[in-house]
Amino acid sequence: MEVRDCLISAPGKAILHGEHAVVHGKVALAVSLNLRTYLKLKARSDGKVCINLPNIDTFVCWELSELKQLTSSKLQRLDAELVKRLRKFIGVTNENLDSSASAILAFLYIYLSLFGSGDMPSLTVSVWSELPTGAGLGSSAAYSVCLAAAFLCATGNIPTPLKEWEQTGRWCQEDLELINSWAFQGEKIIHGNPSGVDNALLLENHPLIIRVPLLRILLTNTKVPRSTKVLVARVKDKINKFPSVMIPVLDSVDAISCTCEKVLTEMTCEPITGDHYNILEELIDINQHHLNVIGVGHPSLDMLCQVTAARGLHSKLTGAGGGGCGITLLRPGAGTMKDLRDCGYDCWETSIGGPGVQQHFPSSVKEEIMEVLNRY
Ligand SMILES: Nc1ncnc2c1ncn2[C@@H]1O[C@H](COP(=O)(O)OP(=O)(O)OP(=O)(O)O)[C@@H](O)[C@H]1O
Ligand SMILES: C[C@@](O)(CCO)CC(=O)[O-]
Ligand SMILES: [Mg+2]
Repeated sequence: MEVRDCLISAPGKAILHGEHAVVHGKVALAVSLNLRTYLKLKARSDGKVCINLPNIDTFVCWELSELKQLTSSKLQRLDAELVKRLRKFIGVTNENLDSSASAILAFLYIYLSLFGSGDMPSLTVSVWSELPTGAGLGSSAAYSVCLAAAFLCATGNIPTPLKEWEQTGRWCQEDLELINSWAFQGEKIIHGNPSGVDNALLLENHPLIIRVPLLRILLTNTKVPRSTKVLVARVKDKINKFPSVMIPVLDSVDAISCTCEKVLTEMTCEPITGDHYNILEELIDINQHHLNVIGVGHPSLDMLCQVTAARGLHSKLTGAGGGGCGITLLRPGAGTMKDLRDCGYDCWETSIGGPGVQQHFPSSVKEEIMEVLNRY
């Protein structure tokens, strides 16, 4: 099968409130970030399928003939049999996969589910991300979204949205929903039991995505590694063990998300006051305590909260917790934080509400990113 070359990007996300609770049906508030994952798909003519993932030091090539033996019919729901065959094929036996195995499994799963029943294309996929991997900023969802969009676009299942006079193109709602449904399959491979909130960010008008005022947010990466899959499973065990204790905590997180959403909406339509910030800060503190109660805190995150509190600022973990990233609300005029860098953390101020998944002409992508992608 002939495929079209394409260049795709998708944003990372920060969860303001509602991580973990959203897996159990509660409200979450997520915003997209101006940090993105980029994927370049290139057709080949030598019967190979190759994947280059320099962020996680993973570079693999297969012969199409090997992959054909693993084929399955076109599916939308996660096919446990195919996952089992793929795990055997890449040689993994334990339940919790490392970064490389999860990324390869998600790639092969989407590739084979989409193409396995027909003519399989020979291609190279290279991915490079500005997001820290496995740190709470939705790197797995951005990766899965890019994979799904690239495969669907390269094979003509969705149109190329690029117009000659535009540098970037976006898909219509119906195409985005198709991308989202395939990206969700990738998230299931990487996360186990995802809520879908992270990949839904590509749908810019999704109900989970709220209109937010221009807020200054500091992102801090504690650099403590953790796995979303393991943390989500840990919370589930705790709920099963102490349902009457844990369910009220999740209900309270739900109420925090709803109250925060109300305040943010007010801030978009009336003058912003110190009182708005006071409420946002108190909600951050309460939620951070709840996240500790449900077992996803970490001493590195406690340190983040202490260091920022000493400057009168309020922080919480974002994403799955257990290390990874935290967010700090910066009031207008608040300086950014040398003290956090002294703890060995990476931090950067970010703007929120970036565009969802896009297709690009190469000239619209930062040179340093194209430089990495063009190495392969
Ligand atoms: N740029 C990338 N290249 C290859 N694989 C990636 C990339 N980014 C993410 N992944 C895959 O996603 C995994 C990280 O997913 P995980 O859900 O644990 O963290 P996250 O998505 O960054 O955080 P959260 O889910 O809390 O927002 C990596 O181990 C890897 O398998
Ligand atoms: C921890 C979690 O709520 C957010 C991860 O970014 C998991 C999910 O929603 O799938
Ligand atoms: Mg993830």
